[in-house]
Amino acid sequence: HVPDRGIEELTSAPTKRMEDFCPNFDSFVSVPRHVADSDTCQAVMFMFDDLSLTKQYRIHRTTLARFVLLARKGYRDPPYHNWSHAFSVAHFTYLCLKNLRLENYLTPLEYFSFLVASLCHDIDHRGTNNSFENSSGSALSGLYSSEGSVLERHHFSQTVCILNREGCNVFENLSEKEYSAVLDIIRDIILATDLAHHLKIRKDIEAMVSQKKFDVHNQQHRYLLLCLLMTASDLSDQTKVWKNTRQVAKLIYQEFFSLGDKEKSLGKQPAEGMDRDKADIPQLQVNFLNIIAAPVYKAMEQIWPNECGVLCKQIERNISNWKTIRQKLENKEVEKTDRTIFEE
Ligand SMILES: COc1ccc(Cl)c(-c2nnc3c(C)nc4ccc(C(=O)NCC(C)C)cc4n23)c1
Ligand SMILES: [Mg+2]
Ligand SMILES: [Zn+2]
Repeated sequence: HVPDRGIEELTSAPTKRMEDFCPNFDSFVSVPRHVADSDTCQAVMFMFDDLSLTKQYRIHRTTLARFVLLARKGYRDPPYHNWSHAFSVAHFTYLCLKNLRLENYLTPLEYFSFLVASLCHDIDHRGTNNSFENSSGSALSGLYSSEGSVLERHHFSQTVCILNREGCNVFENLSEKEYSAVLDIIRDIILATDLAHHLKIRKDIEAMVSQKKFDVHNQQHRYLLLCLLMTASDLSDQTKVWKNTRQVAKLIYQEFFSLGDKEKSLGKQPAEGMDRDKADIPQLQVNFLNIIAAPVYKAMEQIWPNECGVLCKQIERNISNWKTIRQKLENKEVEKTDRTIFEE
């Protein structure tokens, strides 16, 4: 049951101006994790309004409020894969929709689905990963392991459940045909958040963006673009100021090391990146940012050189900061403890 107090507050609250949420709210330099937790649901409703989605799809205020509150309620509270992550991912998607003029690259239904999928893309995440779900023979792996992307299929199924709830369906004014198209788009987008999937298609993405060949009438091109932008949103904490990047890494490794501890307690040897006794965090982060994150924003820069340059520059700064920390640890200037890695 959606907390009624929440709906009352959300629908009757005086709409805040965007600067009230955080400075430069609609610019890539803004940091969504600086938005007060108590303002995040209102900020999400503001994004739908600001992109004219509420008007265009005649979304009833209470329907939008219920949907946002249920999405929020669907998240658990692991260190990283929680509502704060979902909000910051949805915010980056909002920034792309607005600043990259995505109405010129996507169909109207893809444009609308992208924001909804971003908000819901990690619903009911347990702070695990697909290899743990599969190796532990969890209920989710029982359901989905034959198709792969176990967690992502669960996130999608949870999203459909929310949309099927009475008075929560933001797509309620679409035709049957449009609604089924939207579910297919949301499914593709959420399945694309499996990093293994991104690693499979990134050569195709780079081929498409390098020859400046993006063709808006080509369904495969629009699909690859949506996958690229969804991964960009999922990793977008890495394009923000260093303090945010460092704090997020701290949360990610808290989640990874708890999972590693759990694997050890089950008599399994965790991967090095999940093992608190082995992980060299600065080195792991230099690798992740260089090999996986930076190429995502470089691909975007090829399509939108003016708007996305700032993202690539910030990632480079963050990589160099991790290299400096790594150097200090190697020179034994500092002890390798959380304090030295994650504090000033
Ligand atoms: C897009 O889907 C996801 C899912 C889960 C996570 Cl945590 C992330 C994610 N978001 N930010 C980060 C940062 C800063 N570092 C990371 C370091 C390693 C890995 C990881 O999963 N490595 C194993 C894989 C390469 C086989 C993920 C990292 N990550 C993204
Ligand atoms: Mg995910
Ligand atoms: Zn995510």
